[in-house]
Amino acid sequence: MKKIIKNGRVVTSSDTFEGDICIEGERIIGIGNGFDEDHAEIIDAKGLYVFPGGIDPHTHLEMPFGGTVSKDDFETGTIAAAFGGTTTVIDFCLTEKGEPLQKAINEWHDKSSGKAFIDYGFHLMIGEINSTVLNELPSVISEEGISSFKVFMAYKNVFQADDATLFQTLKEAEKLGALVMVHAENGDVIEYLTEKALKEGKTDPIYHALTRPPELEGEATGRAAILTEMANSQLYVVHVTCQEAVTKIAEARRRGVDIWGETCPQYLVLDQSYLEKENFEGAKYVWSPPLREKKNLDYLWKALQNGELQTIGSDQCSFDFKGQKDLGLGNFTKIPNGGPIIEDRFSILYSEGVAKGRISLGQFVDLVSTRAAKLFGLYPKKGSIVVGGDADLVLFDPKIKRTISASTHHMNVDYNPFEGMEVTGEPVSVLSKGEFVIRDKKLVGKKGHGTYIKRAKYKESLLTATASLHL
Ligand SMILES: NC(=O)NCCC(=O)O
Ligand SMILES: [Zn+2]
Ligand SMILES: [Zn+2]
Repeated sequence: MKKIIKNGRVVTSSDTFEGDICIEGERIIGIGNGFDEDHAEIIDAKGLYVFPGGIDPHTHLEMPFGGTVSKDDFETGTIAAAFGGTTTVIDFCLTEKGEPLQKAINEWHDKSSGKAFIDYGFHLMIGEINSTVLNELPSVISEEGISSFKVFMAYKNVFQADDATLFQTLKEAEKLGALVMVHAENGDVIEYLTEKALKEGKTDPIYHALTRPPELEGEATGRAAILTEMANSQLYVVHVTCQEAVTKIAEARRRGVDIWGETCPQYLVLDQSYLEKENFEGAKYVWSPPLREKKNLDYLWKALQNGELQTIGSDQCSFDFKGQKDLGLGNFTKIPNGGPIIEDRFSILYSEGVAKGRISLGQFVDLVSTRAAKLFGLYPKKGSIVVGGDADLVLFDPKIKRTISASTHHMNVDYNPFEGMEVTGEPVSVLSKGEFVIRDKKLVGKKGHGTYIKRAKYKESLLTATASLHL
């Protein structure tokens, strides 16, 4: 049945207007007004914004990590994402050295197929480069539609790859049309600093931050930018946290390097002092790179305002405080790294960004949806409101005031890092491919409605601006 969303204030990254949206099946078939309402379901969006569905380019659902597995899987994680206004996630498929890439991809299909409530794709981790990997990469793009490769520069002896691997991955990505993503911290020096801290009896959560200083994020970011320049390739730096890293990205962009930067809500609203909370509560805020000193929060907001950072990922990687985070009681290096962010990404950016006058409505949509769609081969199918695009839409009430809490969130974990935070605005209904997933703040979607999305190559996904042209 046709649906018409009427009287809403439609907001895209470039336009804001009063208008109606006509939906047939999974697609938007009309934007404007005066649509024939016969045999149509009318949805009144009066007083609401109609946003494109959020796209979260950075999730770790049901991820084996730190001797345990992240608590939200493709069912609970995508339900929580939908409640929070996100209609597409791109999850990191972790590969194992010596194993075929396809083995990992199949494992990720097995853990997601038939479980998701919203659409999803995969990034592929590259831990080594050898003839086997090189032979597989073309079909990873052409058959699996995976157009982004992740290289970890940290987590020594776990995920970390060496610089030669990063450089070869960049060169292959340029040939194949893939975007390389990095976790940019100097993993070797971090390893040294963590071992030294433990020897000195420094075991509390705060030492997670003190052994991963911003200088080591800035150094790795700068190194990755230079390797990208040498390889004439393209780079996306995930979870940027500090001035040291932003300046390296901005300098490279000014040199014309095709480099993009992502930050996450936790780095915009929480600071390093949270890691000093009593009774091991600081463990709730242990993720990498770590929370930074307060001055970085304003610096990151300025980078979003001036275009030096272009996207917002959640870095969803949730662990219970009791039973998982407490694996690191007495030894901070055993605290599983990550937090439950997927549900609050969209609302925190609206509330702390738009409602507090830091960013415009258009910048907000670009940050939480459109830019990620363009960089990761989803645009214009997703990431905007266009005729022919998927009817992935968020009906958002900007007047609602609420308090974030684990007692009301939908993530499958026993705490929320933003507990008690007052936010303005809330998604009230969310559609994925023309079907309600959330309606009047109730889950009405179906398990398995979300399907795997094959993504276009980098730069083939329409209008991907080169770094030097668009801030
Ligand atoms: N961020 C974090 O601490 N955990 C998830 C894996 C990663 O992104 O480094
Ligand atoms: Zn990371
Ligand atoms: Zn991550």
